[in-house]
Amino acid sequence: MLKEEKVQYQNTLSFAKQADAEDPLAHFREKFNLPKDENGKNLIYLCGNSLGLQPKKAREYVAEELDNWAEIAVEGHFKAKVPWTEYHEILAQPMAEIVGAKPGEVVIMNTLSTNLHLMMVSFYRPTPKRHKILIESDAFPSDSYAVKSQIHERGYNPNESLILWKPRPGEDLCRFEDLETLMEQHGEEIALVMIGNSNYYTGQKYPIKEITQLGHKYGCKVGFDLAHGVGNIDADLHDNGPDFAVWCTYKYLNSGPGALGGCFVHERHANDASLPRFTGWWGHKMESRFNMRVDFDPIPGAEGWQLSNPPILSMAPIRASLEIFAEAGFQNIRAKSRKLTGYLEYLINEIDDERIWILTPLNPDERGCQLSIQVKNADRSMHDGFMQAGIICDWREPDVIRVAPAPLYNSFEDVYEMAQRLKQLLAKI
Ligand SMILES: Cc1ncc(COP(=O)(O)O)c(C=O)c1O
Ligand SMILES: Nc1ccccc1C(=O)C[C@H](N)C(=O)O
Repeated sequence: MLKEEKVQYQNTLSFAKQADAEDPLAHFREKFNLPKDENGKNLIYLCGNSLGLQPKKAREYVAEELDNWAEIAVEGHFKAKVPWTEYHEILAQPMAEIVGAKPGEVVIMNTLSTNLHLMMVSFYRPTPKRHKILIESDAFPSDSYAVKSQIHERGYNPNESLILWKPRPGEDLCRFEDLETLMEQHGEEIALVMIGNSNYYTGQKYPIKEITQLGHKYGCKVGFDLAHGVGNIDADLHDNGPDFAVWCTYKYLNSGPGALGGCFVHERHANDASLPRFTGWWGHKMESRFNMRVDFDPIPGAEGWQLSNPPILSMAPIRASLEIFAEAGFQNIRAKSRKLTGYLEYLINEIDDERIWILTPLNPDERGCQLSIQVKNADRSMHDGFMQAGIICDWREPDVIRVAPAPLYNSFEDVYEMAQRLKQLLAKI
């Protein structure tokens, strides 16, 4: 039943259980700690779009570094099993696989908003003729604050220099043809196109390749915030060619609250010494980093944007998470995700209630795993109802439930149960 791309779904528990029995990735659920209620019963966790679950190995890897610190202290930088000076390097390869990049194009460092600022220092170079930034209208607030502050800091006015790509009146999703029109009108004035992908609210995935080509056609730099994309959509960053991308690792990458972020700088910028950047000693070439009294000589590629020596205790859970991704294979994860979210979509449509509709695109190529369900006349109490029923999903004002079945630890049965609870809660409002 699961081997076909066109799955014939059924609205029964037995179908869901059978789909789980045939799911080649089902056993990966065992590698995570599932949250439990006060009676020790597993909760149904559909909130990986906010915070992914803890890989069981995370504790072991964090403990390994605590032991190193206790036992060999400063020697850990060079003599730990994974020397601390090289720790970020063992993360780069598997991370690059997930975002479709070359290892030299990816680095794990800082946090998302910080990395976005660092990238804008390098790739937002406003001039009087070309000083605008284009973002999607309902960008995540942090992205919007970051771009506005950058515009302001460079001496321009966000009211004049920020262009919003909006859905048409009465529509929820942004259309690519409207982006083309905006670029025709303003392309020569735009310094940077910066898009959050997929959108945190609607779950809409935007076409990275097409947006990049469009931006580059008009001479703009193009960057993506993959907070909701990394580990969830095929980003193919190298081939698709954006100038940079940034992301966090605490959502689909299951690396813990506030975990370090990731950053992609396309290979074409790897050795561009003319590119301005904020610098710190960890971006300096390893061979001479400890010579101390030398001028800054950046490591080619994304690593050259590092500032500080990284927090090893925060990197350890990322190591645990990326091992799981490498073992499962990202394409297998995507294949399951399409089926799992497709099943959720099918079950929601089966409810057949005019008060709910799915904001997220119905085409699986235009979304990741999240479905955003708009509920007419509902308020936060609906979300509370889910929590009381043992289902963890999230609510975004004014009226949207976001549900994200994560293919590494969610089952078809989880999705089936979620739809049953939704039906019951709708009966009460
Ligand atoms: C799209 C997007 N951008 C930015 C952020 C903020 O990230 P951070 O707090 O890690 O800087 C988030 C999530 O919190 C997000 O979803
Ligand atoms: N990191 C967090 C800390 C506290 C509360 C929420 C978050 C989120 O990540 C929210 C998420 N970015 C969202 O798309 O809503």
